[in-house]
Amino acid sequence: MNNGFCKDLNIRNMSEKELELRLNEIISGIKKPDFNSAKEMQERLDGKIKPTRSLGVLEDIAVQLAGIQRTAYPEIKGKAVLLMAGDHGVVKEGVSAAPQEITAQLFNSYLSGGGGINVLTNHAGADLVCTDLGISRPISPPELMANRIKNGTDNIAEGPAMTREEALRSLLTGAMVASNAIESGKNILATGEVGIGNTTPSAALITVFTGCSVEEATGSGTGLKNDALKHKHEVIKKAIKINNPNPDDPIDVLSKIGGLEIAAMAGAILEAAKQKVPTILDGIISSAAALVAAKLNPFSIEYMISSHSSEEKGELIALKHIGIEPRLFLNMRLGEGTGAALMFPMVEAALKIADEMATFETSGVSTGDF
Ligand SMILES: O=C(O)c1ccc[n+]([C@@H]2O[C@H](COP(=O)([O-])O)[C@@H](O)[C@H]2O)c1
Ligand SMILES: Cc1cc2nc[nH]c2cc1C
Repeated sequence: MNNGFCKDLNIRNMSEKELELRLNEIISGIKKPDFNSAKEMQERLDGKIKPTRSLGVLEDIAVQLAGIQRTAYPEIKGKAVLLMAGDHGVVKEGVSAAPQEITAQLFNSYLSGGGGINVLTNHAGADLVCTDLGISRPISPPELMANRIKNGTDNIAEGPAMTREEALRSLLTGAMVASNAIESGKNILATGEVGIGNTTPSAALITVFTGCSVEEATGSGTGLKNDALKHKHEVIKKAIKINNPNPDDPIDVLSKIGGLEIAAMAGAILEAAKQKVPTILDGIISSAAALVAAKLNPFSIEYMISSHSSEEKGELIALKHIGIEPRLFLNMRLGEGTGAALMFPMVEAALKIADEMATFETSGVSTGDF
């Protein structure tokens, strides 16, 4: 375990204009993956003793990694889940089955190693980096709050979640966390989060960015039922109506109806893509962040690897809109990055196939029309 307070890139002291410029540098630094390396990887895989494309998604992942790392011989050197935490003013409206104080309590549990995400990152041999972007109450020691932008978002049913400047600061803080992880040797990242209420802004973002209905994007989160779920729909509709975000300006949408931890995950995805590092997505909140990243630069999509299909149905709509499919069907809806962590071994397996499986040429197995 690790925590996300890290090398200060002076994000705190930057003006809105400087933040916007810095974000634009990241966005414009994202290049398309290398087609030739991807093609060469597919040729390597086609030489293995198997019917063509019979390893399905494993082949897709190996090919994707080759394009991203710009070599037909990609390697995984270090893995980390970047867990971003933030609270949500909209919980006042009764949109979550859980009370707000749980966010801080869960964050402490991850720091002491007891969360589901601790178990699954340990299982995968990955690091966990926890960053407080906006928990609503103090956490200890105080250094852990060094990256906090504010004590939770404002209530989106009454006005914007945050200012544009706060959204930019959150995005760049996420980018900084990703950059530090990469500098410390990680070359595959995953997004994770905690934040009571965060399925509400996620559903709002998915509604606005994809054009689906609020009902389609919204699920029961931590466990809302019947009338409470209908009330959540009404709150999200109200939030979209009163904030009237401009879908052509992703930062406007993010700042008005998003979340601090959602912004940080989007920033991490973009920075990783700029540095030619893939990011594994988790559930609905990660997918909402991925939509923000995709709207800011569609090339970033090629650096995203999906993991599980969350029980929170808006995730599928977000992923479909981006053009990627979930790979694991486990009926999960915990968040934290737990589904993403389970994808690390799959990615490693894909590269092992490329490196260790015998070829028709060397094994004595005859080739044929298969
Ligand atoms: O990842 C998911 O798809 C997911 C689905 C439902 C709930 N969650 C987690 O539950 C919290 C949000 O649920 P809620 O009902 O408070 O909006 C937050 O801490 C998420 O990590 C996560
Ligand atoms: C309520 C609750 C919400 C969560 N979100 C992520 N992990 C969680 C664990 C609990 C217990």
